Amino acid sequence: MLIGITGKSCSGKDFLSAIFQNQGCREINLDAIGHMALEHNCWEIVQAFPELADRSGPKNVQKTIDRKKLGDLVFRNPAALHKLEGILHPWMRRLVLQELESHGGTIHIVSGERTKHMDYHPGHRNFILNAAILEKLGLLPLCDLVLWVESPLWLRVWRARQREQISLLGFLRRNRAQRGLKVPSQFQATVFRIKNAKMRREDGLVNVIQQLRQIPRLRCMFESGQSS
Ligand SMILES: CC(C)(COP(=O)(O)OP(=O)(O)OC[C@H]1O[C@@H](n2cnc3c(N)ncnc32)[C@H](O)[C@@H]1O)[C@@H](O)C(=O)NCCC(=O)NCCS
Ligand SMILES: Nc1ncnc2c1ncn2[C@@H]1O[C@H](COP(=O)(O)OP(=O)(O)OP(=O)(O)O)[C@@H](O)[C@H]1O
Repeated sequence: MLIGITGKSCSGKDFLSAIFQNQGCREINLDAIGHMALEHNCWEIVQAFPELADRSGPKNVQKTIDRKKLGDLVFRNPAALHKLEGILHPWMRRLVLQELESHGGTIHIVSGERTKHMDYHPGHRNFILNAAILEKLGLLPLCDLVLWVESPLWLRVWRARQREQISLLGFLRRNRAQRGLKVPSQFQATVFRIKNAKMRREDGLVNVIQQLRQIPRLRCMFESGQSS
């Protein structure tokens, strides 16, 4: 089974994914793949965003991208984010599909669109696809089940500031860049909303696992009541 986990920044996707990994699932993390994509497409990105170029001159071609600087640039400018995504997303999507296929998944292509039906051989592990932009990347149809994680804005701000010392304005800019993210309306029967609104980790775990147990296809994974 392929389980998609999606939602806005600091809603708790990684938190939820860790619960599944603790049950033996394997994670494909799109944030991490995005960082790999930046390294692989470094030259093209420096060309597309001359603002990132090293002031010491064009001969010193950067081997890595300053992600904070790039994030600051694209989260305040939708056109710049669109340009970045145009470079990275095809590469990221390809990598995810290769990864799934290398683990026994068969992706059926129907009228030019990659669609549902990941066939795994018996005994194969369950997979987690952890991505804020699951829908935007066109990966939603591959998932057997999608979990939309949600938390109130104030709590997401608080978590972000605890996690990465981001400024309030910086987080609000990132949040604005994610305003198009919403509970996927496609494939409604397989999309479930998970509320992750507790402040304390222990309370959050109990509460989230309770909600996961209500989902028929996940019940057996969580019925014994273990937590991470
Ligand atoms: C903008 C970049 C340079 C910022 O890097 P940085 O290390 O500072 O932040 P990080 O990658 O941890 O992301 C921070 C938050 O922004 C969100 N985010 C990142 N890219 C996007 C995007 N294209 N659209 C919406 N949200 C995004 C992430 O999901 C996360 O919640 C980097 O995120 C990037 O290259 N993004 C484009 C690739 C992408 O779409 N990745 C998201 C995969 S879910
Ligand atoms: N229920 C919870 N209780 C306590 N802490 C939590 C809870 N959920 C998430 N957190 C913490 O909040 C922070 C953000 O959560 P997490 O990294 O899971 O969000 P995310 O949706 O993956 O964010 P991003 O998309 O920005 O990477 C983390 O430090 C995480 O440990």
